[in-house]
Amino acid sequence: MRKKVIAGNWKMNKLLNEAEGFITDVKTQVPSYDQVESVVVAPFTHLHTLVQKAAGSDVKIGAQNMHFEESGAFTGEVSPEMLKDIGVDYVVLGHSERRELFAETDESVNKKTHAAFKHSLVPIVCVGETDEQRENNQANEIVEEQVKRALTGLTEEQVKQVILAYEPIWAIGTGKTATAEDANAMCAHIRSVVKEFASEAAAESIRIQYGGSVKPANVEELLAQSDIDGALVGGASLEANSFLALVEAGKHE
Ligand SMILES: O=C(CO)COP(=O)(O)O
Repeated sequence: MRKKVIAGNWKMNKLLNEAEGFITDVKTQVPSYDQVESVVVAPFTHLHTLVQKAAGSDVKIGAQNMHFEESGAFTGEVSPEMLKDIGVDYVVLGHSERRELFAETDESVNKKTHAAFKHSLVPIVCVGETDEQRENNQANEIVEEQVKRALTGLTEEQVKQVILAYEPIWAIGTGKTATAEDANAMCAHIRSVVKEFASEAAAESIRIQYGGSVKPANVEELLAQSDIDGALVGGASLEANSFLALVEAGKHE
């Protein structure tokens, strides 16, 4: 059985003292890491402090982006090695906001995915279609292309460890969630793409999250679907109680 992974993507929110307070509130209450992976994906400026604050607990810390190069003349960028050096475990790559607002491409996402493995970071790779693409019946094809391009050149073992996050762009921050059936249909499609692209074993192991207006009220139905292995949550991950309700829903006995 695939272990569920619930990740709270804070985006550009919270000052450091608020972020520290959040970890204090959740760290003794999250279920054990064996039952569900709980990840807080925070802004760069908070990562070092949060890793220390969460040390010894079952909360893991992730970054929202990184560069693929190890070091050099890349003003304003943060390298994979820098993240690993301070104890970060996960990194979100190719979020639609970065694709749309900061020129992230399938090619850079692929390079970053390779770089994540080089530095033992778990990549959470985001894919998803726009409203218009869904209207035009292109959603499957668009997502398939994003998945294949992100995974290009990885070994089968690496593919198994990737976390893919299916986030339809029209559902992000809009309160419009995909129905559990539609979300599951796309996650199942992604799994079949991975099977064809890598192997059946990789498709069975890879975790596929759904993201887009997930909240405590709808998370259980989403997580009950056969091909949804977790959630990547924005707005509803900002409050400790709400985050705890989300991870509780991902717990297996
Ligand atoms: O983009 C998201 C998570 O990465 C989803 O955001 P919301 O949960 O606020 O819709």
